[in-house]
Amino acid sequence: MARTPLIAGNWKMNMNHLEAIALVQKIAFALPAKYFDKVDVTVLPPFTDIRSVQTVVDGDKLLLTYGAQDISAHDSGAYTGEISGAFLAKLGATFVVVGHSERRSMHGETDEIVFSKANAALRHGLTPIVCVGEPLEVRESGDHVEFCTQQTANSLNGLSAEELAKVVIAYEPVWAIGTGRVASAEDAQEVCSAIRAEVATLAGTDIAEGIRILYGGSVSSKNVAEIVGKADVDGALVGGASLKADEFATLCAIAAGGPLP
Ligand SMILES: O=C[C@H](O)COP(=O)(O)O
Repeated sequence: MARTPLIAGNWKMNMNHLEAIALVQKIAFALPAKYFDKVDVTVLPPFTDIRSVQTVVDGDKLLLTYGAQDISAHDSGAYTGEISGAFLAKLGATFVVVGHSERRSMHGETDEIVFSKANAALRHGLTPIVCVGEPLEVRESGDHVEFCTQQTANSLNGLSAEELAKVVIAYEPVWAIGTGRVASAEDAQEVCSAIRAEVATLAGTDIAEGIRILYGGSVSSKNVAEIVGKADVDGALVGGASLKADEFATLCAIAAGGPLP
């Protein structure tokens, strides 16, 4: 089954709302409409930027979408500092990252919490990008495939097949995030194909063949072609390289199969 590649730019805690407007405009200028037939492009700014990004995207009728980096498991109430999926939906968000390794490690997010957040996203019509990935010591012990498939199962088991069909999964080996140490395309393919097999176990082959599985970890315009060229890698969750408009646009164009902008 042909799956349209998805390139998602996770800005992390970078860019204020004025810088966000400028970055989105530059990306849109550098990536003409023709590429959007072959690649889906989304940006994931900090919460405080989303309203500004929405205004630019709607006002200029841009073809890229936008989303958020986290979501509350709850819909409303006494949850100081949290952001409801209802608010994100109202802002026109399409995607929301759930269970990024930085939230798992720095904010104690367990698979159970990740599952609740994925559910919250789906409840509000948002597409969760559910992140899994092994730390360095697991990779070195050779247990990375089992670790990631288990994390996938624990984070998604309980969703119906119909819900699972709407999820995007991102494989992000922790040791490759922000380190410049990119996993090889073969490493990415090994784990992404095992994750797809796990989804088949949870929801059947048809759903597994349809869902998008991204790779994330030091992706740039230099390595994206090889990575998304692998059979089970359907795009990338990009951190650092998504903060530079020309680099991000080039990366998206390569994922679209070219030509370079
Ligand atoms: O969400 C994105 C990833 O954590 C990858 O970040 P990076 O491209 O800076 O390594």
